[in-house]
Amino acid sequence: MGLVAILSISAAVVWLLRMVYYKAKYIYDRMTGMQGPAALPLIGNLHQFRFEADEFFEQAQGLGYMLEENGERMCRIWFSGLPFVLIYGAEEVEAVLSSSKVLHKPFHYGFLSAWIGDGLLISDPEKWRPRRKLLTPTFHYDILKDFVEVYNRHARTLCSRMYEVSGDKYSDVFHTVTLCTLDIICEAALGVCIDAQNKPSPYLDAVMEMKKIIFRRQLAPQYYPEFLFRWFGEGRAQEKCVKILHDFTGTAIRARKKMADEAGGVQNLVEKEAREGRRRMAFLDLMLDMNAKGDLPLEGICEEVDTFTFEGHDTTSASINWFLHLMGANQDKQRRVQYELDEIFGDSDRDVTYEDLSRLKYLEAAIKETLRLYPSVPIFARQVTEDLRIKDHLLPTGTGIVIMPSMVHKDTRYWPDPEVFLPERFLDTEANRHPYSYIPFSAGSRNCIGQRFALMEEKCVLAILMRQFKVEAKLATHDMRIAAELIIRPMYGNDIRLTRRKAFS
Ligand code: HEM
Repeated sequence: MGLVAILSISAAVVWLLRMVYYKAKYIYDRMTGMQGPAALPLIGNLHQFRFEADEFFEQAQGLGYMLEENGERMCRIWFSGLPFVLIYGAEEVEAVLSSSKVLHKPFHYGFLSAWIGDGLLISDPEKWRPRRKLLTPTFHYDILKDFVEVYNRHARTLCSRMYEVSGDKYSDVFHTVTLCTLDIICEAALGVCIDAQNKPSPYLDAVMEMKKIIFRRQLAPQYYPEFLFRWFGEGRAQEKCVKILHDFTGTAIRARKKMADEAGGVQNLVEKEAREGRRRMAFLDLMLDMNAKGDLPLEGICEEVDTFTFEGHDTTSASINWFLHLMGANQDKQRRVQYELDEIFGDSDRDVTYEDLSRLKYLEAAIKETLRLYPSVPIFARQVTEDLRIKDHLLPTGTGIVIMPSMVHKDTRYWPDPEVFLPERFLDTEANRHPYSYIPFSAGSRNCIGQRFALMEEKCVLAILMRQFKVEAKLATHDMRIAAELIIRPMYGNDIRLTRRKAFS
Protein backbone atom coordinates (compact mmCIF):
# COMPACT_ATOMS: atom_id res chain seq x y z
CA MET A 1 0.00 0.00 0.00
CA GLY A 2 1.43 3.35 -0.91
CA LEU A 3 2.12 6.14 1.57
CA VAL A 4 -0.69 8.25 0.14
CA ALA A 5 -3.21 5.46 0.71
CA ILE A 6 -2.04 4.92 4.30
CA LEU A 7 -2.25 8.64 5.00
CA SER A 8 -5.73 8.84 3.46
CA ILE A 9 -7.05 5.92 5.51
CA SER A 10 -5.50 7.32 8.70
CA ALA A 11 -7.05 10.71 8.03
CA ALA A 12 -10.45 9.10 7.44
CA VAL A 13 -10.21 7.10 10.68
CA VAL A 14 -9.19 10.19 12.66
CA TRP A 15 -12.01 12.17 11.09
CA LEU A 16 -14.52 9.40 11.95
CA LEU A 17 -13.30 9.17 15.54
CA ARG A 18 -13.55 12.94 15.88
CA MET A 19 -17.15 12.83 14.60
CA VAL A 20 -18.02 10.05 17.04
CA TYR A 21 -16.31 11.91 19.89
CA TYR A 22 -18.12 15.19 19.22
CA LYS A 23 -21.46 13.46 18.75
CA ALA A 24 -21.01 11.53 22.01
CA LYS A 25 -19.92 14.72 23.80
CA TYR A 26 -22.89 16.62 22.41
CA ILE A 27 -25.26 13.98 23.74
CA TYR A 28 -23.39 13.51 27.02
CA ASP A 29 -23.26 17.26 27.81
CA ARG A 30 -27.00 17.57 27.37
CA MET A 31 -27.82 14.48 29.36
CA THR A 32 -25.57 15.30 32.31
CA GLY A 33 -27.62 18.41 33.02
CA MET A 34 -30.56 16.19 33.85
CA GLN A 35 -31.22 14.38 37.13
CA GLY A 36 -30.59 10.65 37.11
CA PRO A 37 -28.77 7.85 38.91
CA ALA A 38 -24.97 7.78 38.75
CA ALA A 39 -23.76 5.84 35.70
CA LEU A 40 -20.58 3.93 34.87
CA PRO A 41 -18.55 4.45 31.69
CA LEU A 42 -19.71 2.26 28.77
CA ILE A 43 -22.31 0.23 30.67
CA GLY A 44 -24.19 3.25 31.98
CA ASN A 45 -26.92 2.11 34.38
CA LEU A 46 -27.24 -1.33 32.84
CA HIS A 47 -25.74 -3.03 35.92
CA GLN A 48 -28.47 -1.50 38.11
CA PHE A 49 -31.39 -2.64 35.95
CA ARG A 50 -33.78 -5.26 37.29
CA PHE A 51 -35.00 -7.57 34.56
CA GLU A 52 -37.96 -9.25 36.30
CA ALA A 53 -41.36 -7.96 35.19
CA ASP A 54 -42.35 -6.83 38.70
CA GLU A 55 -38.98 -5.53 39.92
CA PHE A 56 -38.29 -3.64 36.72
CA PHE A 57 -41.54 -1.67 37.04
CA GLU A 58 -41.08 -1.05 40.75
CA GLN A 59 -37.57 0.15 40.11
CA ALA A 60 -38.63 2.58 37.38
CA GLN A 61 -41.44 3.94 39.58
CA GLY A 62 -39.12 4.16 42.60
CA LEU A 63 -36.63 6.15 40.56
CA GLY A 64 -39.38 8.49 39.49
CA TYR A 65 -40.53 9.11 43.07
CA MET A 66 -36.96 9.69 44.23
CA LEU A 67 -36.28 12.18 41.47
CA GLU A 68 -39.22 14.54 41.49
CA GLU A 69 -38.05 16.93 44.14
CA ASN A 70 -36.90 19.82 41.98
CA GLY A 71 -40.27 20.04 40.27
CA GLU A 72 -39.23 18.09 37.21
CA ARG A 73 -40.90 14.78 36.54
CA MET A 74 -38.26 13.40 34.23
CA CYS A 75 -34.86 11.77 34.64
CA ARG A 76 -32.17 10.24 32.46
CA ILE A 77 -30.83 6.71 32.40
CA TRP A 78 -28.07 5.19 30.30
CA PHE A 79 -28.89 1.88 28.68
CA SER A 80 -25.25 1.13 28.06
CA GLY A 81 -24.25 3.97 25.68
CA LEU A 82 -27.84 4.77 24.69
CA PRO A 83 -29.49 7.71 26.43
CA PHE A 84 -33.06 7.31 27.68
CA VAL A 85 -35.28 9.79 29.48
CA LEU A 86 -38.06 8.59 31.77
CA ILE A 87 -41.02 10.94 31.76
CA TYR A 88 -43.76 10.92 34.39
CA GLY A 89 -45.25 14.41 34.57
CA ALA A 90 -48.15 15.89 32.59
CA GLU A 91 -46.21 18.97 31.42
CA GLU A 92 -43.25 16.88 30.27
CA VAL A 93 -45.58 14.40 28.55
CA GLU A 94 -47.30 17.25 26.73
CA ALA A 95 -43.98 18.43 25.29
CA VAL A 96 -43.49 14.97 23.77
CA LEU A 97 -46.95 13.81 22.73
CA SER A 98 -48.19 17.12 21.35
CA SER A 99 -45.15 17.46 19.11
CA SER A 100 -45.58 16.49 15.48
CA LYS A 101 -41.84 15.78 15.40
CA VAL A 102 -41.69 13.01 17.98
CA LEU A 103 -43.56 10.23 16.24
CA HIS A 104 -40.84 7.60 15.82
CA LYS A 105 -40.84 4.49 17.98
CA PRO A 106 -37.55 3.15 19.42
CA PHE A 107 -35.87 -0.03 18.22
CA HIS A 108 -37.44 -2.42 20.73
CA TYR A 109 -40.88 -1.98 19.16
CA GLY A 110 -39.28 -3.76 16.22
CA PHE A 111 -39.43 -7.05 18.14
CA LEU A 112 -43.15 -7.04 17.38
CA SER A 113 -42.63 -6.76 13.66
CA ALA A 114 -42.26 -10.50 13.01
CA TRP A 115 -45.94 -10.76 13.99
CA ILE A 116 -47.58 -7.41 13.18
CA GLY A 117 -45.34 -6.37 10.30
CA ASP A 118 -45.00 -2.67 9.86
CA GLY A 119 -48.52 -1.84 11.03
CA LEU A 120 -49.81 1.34 12.70
CA LEU A 121 -48.28 0.65 16.10
CA ILE A 122 -44.68 0.53 14.96
CA SER A 123 -44.41 2.10 11.52
CA ASP A 124 -42.28 5.18 10.86
CA PRO A 125 -44.16 8.49 10.48
CA GLU A 126 -43.85 8.49 6.67
CA LYS A 127 -45.80 5.26 6.41
CA TRP A 128 -47.89 5.77 9.54
CA ARG A 129 -49.37 9.20 8.66
CA PRO A 130 -51.40 8.33 5.52
CA ARG A 131 -52.40 4.97 6.91
CA ARG A 132 -53.66 6.43 10.18
CA LYS A 133 -55.69 8.94 8.15
CA LEU A 134 -57.12 6.13 6.08
CA LEU A 135 -58.02 3.91 9.04
CA THR A 136 -59.34 6.51 11.51
CA PRO A 137 -62.90 6.51 10.08
CA THR A 138 -62.99 2.75 10.70
CA PHE A 139 -63.35 3.52 14.42
CA HIS A 140 -66.27 5.93 14.06
CA TYR A 141 -69.26 5.30 16.35
CA ASP A 142 -71.48 4.56 13.31
CA ILE A 143 -69.34 1.52 12.62
CA LEU A 144 -68.58 0.54 16.21
CA LYS A 145 -72.21 0.38 17.22
CA ASP A 146 -72.65 -2.72 15.05
CA PHE A 147 -70.12 -4.52 17.25
CA VAL A 148 -72.34 -4.26 20.34
CA GLU A 149 -73.96 -7.56 19.37
CA VAL A 150 -70.50 -9.19 19.18
CA TYR A 151 -69.58 -7.84 22.64
CA ASN A 152 -72.85 -9.16 24.09
CA ARG A 153 -72.54 -12.61 22.59
CA HIS A 154 -68.99 -13.25 23.76
CA ALA A 155 -69.68 -11.65 27.15
CA ARG A 156 -72.47 -14.17 27.66
CA THR A 157 -70.07 -17.01 26.96
CA LEU A 158 -67.72 -15.42 29.49
CA CYS A 159 -70.60 -15.37 31.97
CA SER A 160 -71.11 -19.11 31.49
CA ARG A 161 -67.39 -19.70 32.12
CA MET A 162 -67.65 -17.57 35.25
CA TYR A 163 -70.64 -19.60 36.47
CA GLU A 164 -68.50 -22.69 36.28
CA VAL A 165 -66.00 -21.20 38.73
CA SER A 166 -68.51 -19.33 40.90
CA GLY A 167 -69.25 -20.47 44.45
CA ASP A 168 -67.17 -20.63 47.61
CA LYS A 169 -63.72 -20.75 46.16
CA TYR A 170 -61.49 -18.03 44.79
CA SER A 171 -60.41 -18.56 41.18
CA ASP A 172 -57.85 -16.87 38.98
CA VAL A 173 -59.94 -15.45 36.12
CA PHE A 174 -57.21 -13.59 34.24
CA HIS A 175 -56.86 -16.02 31.36
CA THR A 176 -60.62 -16.67 31.18
CA VAL A 177 -61.23 -12.97 30.52
CA THR A 178 -58.40 -12.85 27.97
CA LEU A 179 -60.05 -15.60 25.92
CA CYS A 180 -63.22 -13.52 25.77
CA THR A 181 -61.46 -10.35 24.62
CA LEU A 182 -59.55 -12.39 22.03
CA ASP A 183 -62.83 -13.79 20.72
CA ILE A 184 -64.21 -10.27 20.45
CA ILE A 185 -61.27 -8.69 18.64
CA CYS A 186 -60.89 -11.60 16.20
CA GLU A 187 -64.53 -11.37 15.22
CA ALA A 188 -64.44 -7.57 14.99
CA ALA A 189 -61.17 -7.45 13.04
CA LEU A 190 -61.46 -10.53 10.85
CA GLY A 191 -65.13 -11.43 10.96
CA VAL A 192 -64.10 -14.89 12.17
CA CYS A 193 -65.35 -16.42 15.42
CA ILE A 194 -62.39 -18.38 16.77
CA ASP A 195 -64.41 -19.47 19.82
CA ALA A 196 -61.32 -19.38 22.03
CA GLN A 197 -63.54 -19.55 25.13
CA ASN A 198 -64.84 -22.97 24.14
CA LYS A 199 -62.09 -24.75 22.32
CA PRO A 200 -58.30 -24.76 22.07
CA SER A 201 -56.68 -23.95 18.74
CA PRO A 202 -53.15 -23.63 17.36
CA TYR A 203 -53.88 -19.95 16.67
CA LEU A 204 -54.78 -19.31 20.30
CA ASP A 205 -51.66 -21.14 21.52
CA ALA A 206 -49.51 -19.19 19.08
CA VAL A 207 -50.95 -15.84 20.25
CA MET A 208 -50.22 -16.70 23.89
CA GLU A 209 -46.72 -18.04 23.19
CA MET A 210 -45.75 -15.18 20.91
CA LYS A 211 -46.54 -12.56 23.55
CA LYS A 212 -44.26 -14.35 26.02
CA ILE A 213 -41.42 -14.62 23.50
CA ILE A 214 -41.59 -10.92 22.61
CA PHE A 215 -41.61 -9.86 26.24
CA ARG A 216 -38.74 -12.16 27.22
CA ARG A 217 -36.68 -10.75 24.37
CA GLN A 218 -37.35 -7.15 25.41
CA LEU A 219 -35.75 -7.91 28.76
CA ALA A 220 -32.77 -9.79 27.31
CA PRO A 221 -30.38 -7.34 25.61
CA GLN A 222 -28.09 -10.23 24.57
CA TYR A 223 -30.84 -11.30 22.13
CA TYR A 224 -31.45 -7.88 20.58
CA PRO A 225 -29.24 -8.67 17.55
CA GLU A 226 -31.36 -10.73 15.15
CA PHE A 227 -28.74 -13.42 14.53
CA LEU A 228 -28.14 -14.04 18.25
CA PHE A 229 -31.87 -14.29 18.84
CA ARG A 230 -32.25 -16.68 15.92
CA TRP A 231 -29.37 -18.98 16.86
CA PHE A 232 -29.22 -18.83 20.64
CA GLY A 233 -32.54 -17.34 21.69
CA GLU A 234 -36.13 -18.22 20.88
CA GLY A 235 -35.91 -17.28 17.21
CA ARG A 236 -37.00 -20.69 15.95
CA ALA A 237 -39.91 -20.97 18.37
CA GLN A 238 -40.97 -17.49 17.26
CA GLU A 239 -40.79 -18.52 13.61
CA LYS A 240 -43.18 -21.42 14.26
CA CYS A 241 -45.65 -19.15 16.06
CA VAL A 242 -45.47 -16.51 13.36
CA LYS A 243 -46.22 -19.09 10.68
CA ILE A 244 -49.37 -20.23 12.51
CA LEU A 245 -50.47 -16.63 13.13
CA HIS A 246 -49.91 -15.49 9.56
CA ASP A 247 -51.41 -18.63 8.03
CA PHE A 248 -54.56 -18.06 10.06
CA THR A 249 -55.07 -14.36 9.28
CA GLY A 250 -53.79 -14.74 5.70
CA THR A 251 -56.24 -17.56 4.96
CA ALA A 252 -59.18 -15.63 6.44
CA ILE A 253 -58.26 -12.49 4.49
CA ARG A 254 -57.81 -14.28 1.19
CA ALA A 255 -61.07 -16.23 1.63
CA ARG A 256 -63.01 -13.05 2.37
CA LYS A 257 -61.43 -11.24 -0.58
CA LYS A 258 -62.43 -14.09 -2.87
CA MET A 259 -66.02 -13.93 -1.61
CA ALA A 260 -66.06 -10.16 -2.08
CA ASP A 261 -64.69 -10.45 -5.63
CA GLU A 262 -67.33 -13.05 -6.49
CA ALA A 263 -70.13 -10.86 -5.09
CA GLY A 264 -68.94 -7.89 -7.15
CA GLY A 265 -67.47 -5.97 -4.20
CA VAL A 266 -67.45 -5.93 -0.40
CA GLN A 267 -70.51 -3.69 -0.15
CA ASN A 268 -72.60 -6.15 -2.18
CA LEU A 269 -71.35 -9.05 -0.10
CA VAL A 270 -72.05 -7.35 3.24
CA GLU A 271 -75.53 -6.23 2.13
CA LYS A 272 -76.36 -9.74 0.91
CA GLU A 273 -75.20 -11.28 4.19
CA ALA A 274 -77.03 -8.67 6.23
CA ARG A 275 -80.29 -9.51 4.36
CA GLU A 276 -79.71 -13.14 5.25
CA GLY A 277 -78.94 -12.14 8.87
CA ARG A 278 -75.63 -13.97 8.66
CA ARG A 279 -72.82 -11.61 9.43
CA ARG A 280 -71.95 -8.00 10.20
CA MET A 281 -69.23 -5.75 8.87
CA ALA A 282 -65.75 -6.43 10.24
CA PHE A 283 -62.73 -4.11 10.07
CA LEU A 284 -61.46 -6.48 7.40
CA ASP A 285 -64.41 -5.65 5.13
CA LEU A 286 -63.70 -1.95 5.41
CA MET A 287 -60.06 -2.57 4.60
CA LEU A 288 -60.94 -4.77 1.61
CA ASP A 289 -63.01 -1.89 0.34
CA MET A 290 -59.94 0.36 0.67
CA ASN A 291 -57.95 -2.32 -1.14
CA ALA A 292 -60.44 -2.39 -4.01
CA LYS A 293 -60.06 1.39 -4.34
CA GLY A 294 -56.26 0.98 -4.47
CA ASP A 295 -55.69 2.73 -1.11
CA LEU A 296 -54.39 -0.22 0.93
CA PRO A 297 -52.34 -3.15 -0.38
CA LEU A 298 -53.25 -6.69 0.69
CA GLU A 299 -50.04 -6.88 2.71
CA GLY A 300 -51.14 -3.73 4.58
CA ILE A 301 -54.44 -5.40 5.46
CA CYS A 302 -52.56 -8.33 6.99
CA GLU A 303 -50.36 -5.96 9.03
CA GLU A 304 -53.28 -3.98 10.38
CA VAL A 305 -55.48 -6.98 11.15
CA ASP A 306 -52.59 -8.50 13.10
CA THR A 307 -51.93 -5.16 14.80
CA PHE A 308 -55.55 -4.81 15.92
CA THR A 309 -55.61 -8.40 17.14
CA PHE A 310 -52.38 -7.97 19.08
CA GLU A 311 -53.14 -4.53 20.54
CA GLY A 312 -56.86 -5.09 21.00
CA HIS A 313 -57.20 -8.08 23.32
CA ASP A 314 -54.59 -8.05 26.10
CA THR A 315 -55.14 -4.37 26.81
CA THR A 316 -58.88 -4.74 27.32
CA SER A 317 -58.44 -7.99 29.22
CA ALA A 318 -55.97 -6.40 31.68
CA SER A 319 -58.33 -3.55 32.29
CA ILE A 320 -61.40 -5.77 32.81
CA ASN A 321 -59.38 -7.90 35.22
CA TRP A 322 -58.19 -4.95 37.29
CA PHE A 323 -61.74 -3.64 37.31
CA LEU A 324 -62.98 -6.94 38.75
CA HIS A 325 -60.27 -6.88 41.38
CA LEU A 326 -61.09 -3.29 42.35
CA MET A 327 -64.80 -4.05 42.55
CA GLY A 328 -64.01 -6.99 44.82
CA ALA A 329 -61.78 -4.86 47.01
CA ASN A 330 -64.18 -1.89 47.18
CA GLN A 331 -67.63 -3.25 47.97
CA ASP A 332 -69.20 0.21 48.34
CA LYS A 333 -68.18 1.11 44.78
CA GLN A 334 -69.42 -2.24 43.53
CA ARG A 335 -72.83 -1.53 45.05
CA ARG A 336 -72.95 1.78 43.19
CA VAL A 337 -72.13 0.08 39.90
CA GLN A 338 -74.86 -2.49 40.51
CA TYR A 339 -77.36 0.12 41.64
CA GLU A 340 -76.92 1.87 38.30
CA LEU A 341 -77.22 -1.39 36.38
CA ASP A 342 -80.36 -2.38 38.27
CA GLU A 343 -81.90 1.03 37.53
CA ILE A 344 -81.32 0.59 33.81
CA PHE A 345 -81.94 -3.14 33.39
CA GLY A 346 -84.13 -3.99 36.37
CA ASP A 347 -84.51 -7.77 36.61
CA SER A 348 -84.25 -8.22 32.87
CA ASP A 349 -81.49 -10.29 31.40
CA ARG A 350 -81.70 -8.57 28.03
CA ASP A 351 -78.68 -7.63 25.93
CA VAL A 352 -76.92 -4.33 26.44
CA THR A 353 -77.85 -1.94 23.63
CA TYR A 354 -75.82 0.85 22.08
CA GLU A 355 -78.16 3.35 23.77
CA ASP A 356 -77.59 1.75 27.18
CA LEU A 357 -73.87 2.37 26.90
CA SER A 358 -74.20 6.14 27.16
CA ARG A 359 -76.44 5.77 30.25
CA LEU A 360 -73.86 3.74 32.17
CA LYS A 361 -72.17 6.80 33.65
CA TYR A 362 -70.90 5.37 36.93
CA LEU A 363 -69.68 2.18 35.27
CA GLU A 364 -67.75 4.29 32.78
CA ALA A 365 -66.26 6.39 35.59
CA ALA A 366 -65.18 3.18 37.38
CA ILE A 367 -63.56 1.86 34.19
CA LYS A 368 -61.70 5.15 33.70
CA GLU A 369 -60.57 5.11 37.32
CA THR A 370 -59.34 1.54 36.85
CA LEU A 371 -57.28 2.69 33.86
CA ARG A 372 -55.91 5.54 35.95
CA LEU A 373 -54.57 3.16 38.59
CA TYR A 374 -53.67 0.38 36.16
CA PRO A 375 -53.14 1.76 32.64
CA SER A 376 -53.03 -1.43 30.55
CA VAL A 377 -49.94 -0.31 28.64
CA PRO A 378 -47.47 0.34 31.47
CA ILE A 379 -44.83 2.01 29.35
CA PHE A 380 -44.71 3.47 25.88
CA ALA A 381 -41.87 5.13 24.11
CA ARG A 382 -40.68 7.51 21.41
CA GLN A 383 -37.38 8.13 19.67
CA VAL A 384 -36.06 11.68 19.33
CA THR A 385 -35.08 12.30 15.71
CA GLU A 386 -34.68 16.08 15.99
CA ASP A 387 -33.41 17.80 19.16
CA LEU A 388 -36.38 18.33 21.46
CA ARG A 389 -36.80 20.92 24.20
CA ILE A 390 -38.53 19.87 27.41
CA LYS A 391 -38.49 22.58 30.05
CA ASP A 392 -34.82 23.63 30.40
CA HIS A 393 -33.42 20.56 28.71
CA LEU A 394 -32.56 19.91 25.11
CA LEU A 395 -32.95 16.20 24.40
CA PRO A 396 -30.48 15.35 21.63
CA THR A 397 -31.32 13.32 18.55
CA GLY A 398 -31.04 9.64 19.36
CA THR A 399 -32.53 9.89 22.86
CA GLY A 400 -35.20 7.32 23.72
CA ILE A 401 -38.18 8.67 25.64
CA VAL A 402 -40.03 6.34 28.00
CA ILE A 403 -43.43 7.50 29.27
CA MET A 404 -44.89 5.97 32.43
CA PRO A 405 -48.65 6.65 32.54
CA SER A 406 -49.19 5.06 35.95
CA MET A 407 -46.93 7.69 37.51
CA VAL A 408 -48.46 10.54 35.55
CA HIS A 409 -51.79 9.32 36.93
CA LYS A 410 -50.58 9.59 40.51
CA ASP A 411 -49.35 13.17 40.46
CA THR A 412 -50.94 14.68 43.58
CA ARG A 413 -51.33 18.07 41.88
CA TYR A 414 -54.06 16.58 39.72
CA TRP A 415 -55.04 13.44 41.61
CA PRO A 416 -55.45 13.96 45.36
CA ASP A 417 -55.17 10.69 47.34
CA PRO A 418 -53.83 9.05 44.21
CA GLU A 419 -53.77 5.49 45.57
CA VAL A 420 -57.49 5.54 46.42
CA PHE A 421 -59.96 3.98 43.99
CA LEU A 422 -62.45 6.80 43.52
CA PRO A 423 -64.60 6.61 40.34
CA GLU A 424 -66.34 9.81 41.47
CA ARG A 425 -63.29 11.75 40.22
CA PHE A 426 -64.52 11.15 36.70
CA LEU A 427 -68.05 12.38 37.45
CA ASP A 428 -66.74 15.71 38.69
CA THR A 429 -67.33 18.00 35.73
CA GLU A 430 -65.66 20.92 37.56
CA ALA A 431 -62.31 19.15 37.94
CA ASN A 432 -59.63 21.27 36.34
CA ARG A 433 -56.89 18.88 35.33
CA HIS A 434 -54.01 19.18 32.97
CA PRO A 435 -55.06 17.66 29.60
CA TYR A 436 -52.04 15.33 29.68
CA SER A 437 -52.52 14.21 33.28
CA TYR A 438 -54.62 11.20 32.15
CA ILE A 439 -53.08 9.20 29.31
CA PRO A 440 -54.07 5.48 29.45
CA PHE A 441 -54.60 5.61 25.69
CA SER A 442 -51.56 7.83 25.13
CA ALA A 443 -52.43 11.25 23.63
CA GLY A 444 -51.77 13.46 20.64
CA SER A 445 -51.91 12.36 17.04
CA ARG A 446 -50.37 8.93 17.71
CA ASN A 447 -52.79 7.97 20.46
CA CYS A 448 -54.74 4.70 20.61
CA ILE A 449 -56.95 4.36 17.57
CA GLY A 450 -59.03 1.71 19.34
CA GLN A 451 -59.98 3.61 22.49
CA ARG A 452 -63.69 4.01 21.70
CA PHE A 453 -63.89 0.38 20.72
CA ALA A 454 -62.18 -0.58 23.99
CA LEU A 455 -64.43 1.51 26.21
CA MET A 456 -67.60 0.26 24.51
CA GLU A 457 -66.41 -3.32 24.77
CA GLU A 458 -65.48 -3.01 28.44
CA LYS A 459 -68.74 -1.34 29.36
CA CYS A 460 -70.75 -4.00 27.60
CA VAL A 461 -68.82 -6.98 29.00
CA LEU A 462 -68.76 -5.55 32.51
CA ALA A 463 -72.44 -4.57 32.44
CA ILE A 464 -73.25 -8.21 31.69
CA LEU A 465 -70.89 -9.62 34.31
CA MET A 466 -71.74 -7.21 37.11
CA ARG A 467 -75.49 -7.74 36.64
CA GLN A 468 -74.97 -11.44 37.28
CA PHE A 469 -72.26 -11.60 39.93
CA LYS A 470 -71.12 -10.20 43.20
CA VAL A 471 -67.32 -10.08 43.24
CA GLU A 472 -64.93 -10.45 46.17
CA ALA A 473 -61.17 -10.09 45.87
CA LYS A 474 -58.87 -12.53 47.62
CA LEU A 475 -56.14 -9.96 48.23
CA ALA A 476 -56.30 -6.34 49.25
CA THR A 477 -55.10 -4.02 46.49
CA HIS A 478 -51.85 -3.15 48.31
CA ASP A 479 -50.98 -6.87 48.44
CA MET A 480 -51.30 -7.37 44.68
CA ARG A 481 -47.92 -7.58 42.97
CA ILE A 482 -47.80 -5.95 39.57
CA ALA A 483 -46.01 -7.39 36.57
CA ALA A 484 -45.34 -4.88 33.82
CA GLU A 485 -45.01 -6.97 30.69
CA LEU A 486 -46.48 -5.95 27.35
CA ILE A 487 -49.46 -5.11 29.54
CA ILE A 488 -49.79 -4.51 33.26
CA ARG A 489 -51.12 -7.59 35.01
CA PRO A 490 -51.44 -9.01 38.50
CA MET A 491 -48.21 -10.98 38.89
CA TYR A 492 -49.83 -13.99 40.55
CA GLY A 493 -53.17 -13.90 38.78
CA ASN A 494 -56.50 -12.28 39.56
CA ASP A 495 -58.08 -14.36 42.31
CA ILE A 496 -61.68 -13.44 42.89
CA ARG A 497 -64.77 -15.13 44.30
CA LEU A 498 -67.96 -14.83 42.29
CA THR A 499 -71.42 -15.37 43.68
CA ARG A 500 -74.55 -15.19 41.59
CA ARG A 501 -76.82 -12.20 41.98
CA LYS A 502 -79.71 -13.55 39.91
CA ALA A 503 -80.70 -16.36 37.59
CA PHE A 504 -79.12 -16.51 34.14
CA SER A 505 -81.56 -17.32 31.46
C1 HEM B 1 -58.10 -0.66 27.44
C2 HEM B 1 -57.72 -0.89 26.21
C3 HEM B 1 -56.59 -0.21 25.50
C4 HEM B 1 -55.57 0.56 26.00
C5 HEM B 1 -55.33 0.98 27.44
C6 HEM B 1 -54.75 0.96 24.88
C7 HEM B 1 -53.63 1.77 24.98
C8 HEM B 1 -52.86 2.15 23.91
C9 HEM B 1 -51.69 2.97 24.01
C10 HEM B 1 -51.11 3.53 25.30
C11 HEM B 1 -51.21 3.16 22.76
C12 HEM B 1 -49.96 3.95 22.36
C13 HEM B 1 -48.83 2.98 22.29
C14 HEM B 1 -47.54 3.63 21.88
O1 HEM B 1 -47.47 4.82 21.61
O2 HEM B 1 -46.56 2.90 21.82
C15 HEM B 1 -52.07 2.44 21.85
C16 HEM B 1 -51.89 2.39 20.49
C17 HEM B 1 -52.69 1.65 19.65
N1 HEM B 1 -53.79 0.92 19.99
FE1 HEM B 1 -54.60 0.74 21.83
N2 HEM B 1 -55.26 0.40 23.74
C18 HEM B 1 -56.38 -0.31 24.06
C19 HEM B 1 -57.20 -0.99 23.21
C20 HEM B 1 -57.05 -1.07 21.84
C21 HEM B 1 -57.94 -1.75 20.94
C22 HEM B 1 -59.22 -2.48 21.36
C23 HEM B 1 -57.41 -1.63 19.69
C24 HEM B 1 -57.94 -2.14 18.36
C25 HEM B 1 -59.16 -2.42 18.12
C26 HEM B 1 -56.20 -0.85 19.80
C27 HEM B 1 -55.38 -0.53 18.76
C28 HEM B 1 -54.27 0.30 18.86
C29 HEM B 1 -53.44 0.67 17.73
C30 HEM B 1 -53.62 0.20 16.28
C31 HEM B 1 -52.46 1.51 18.22
C32 HEM B 1 -51.37 2.23 17.41
C33 HEM B 1 -51.94 3.57 17.00
C34 HEM B 1 -51.01 4.41 16.16
O3 HEM B 1 -49.78 4.43 16.41
O4 HEM B 1 -51.53 5.11 15.29
N3 HEM B 1 -56.02 -0.53 21.12
N4 HEM B 1 -53.06 1.83 22.57
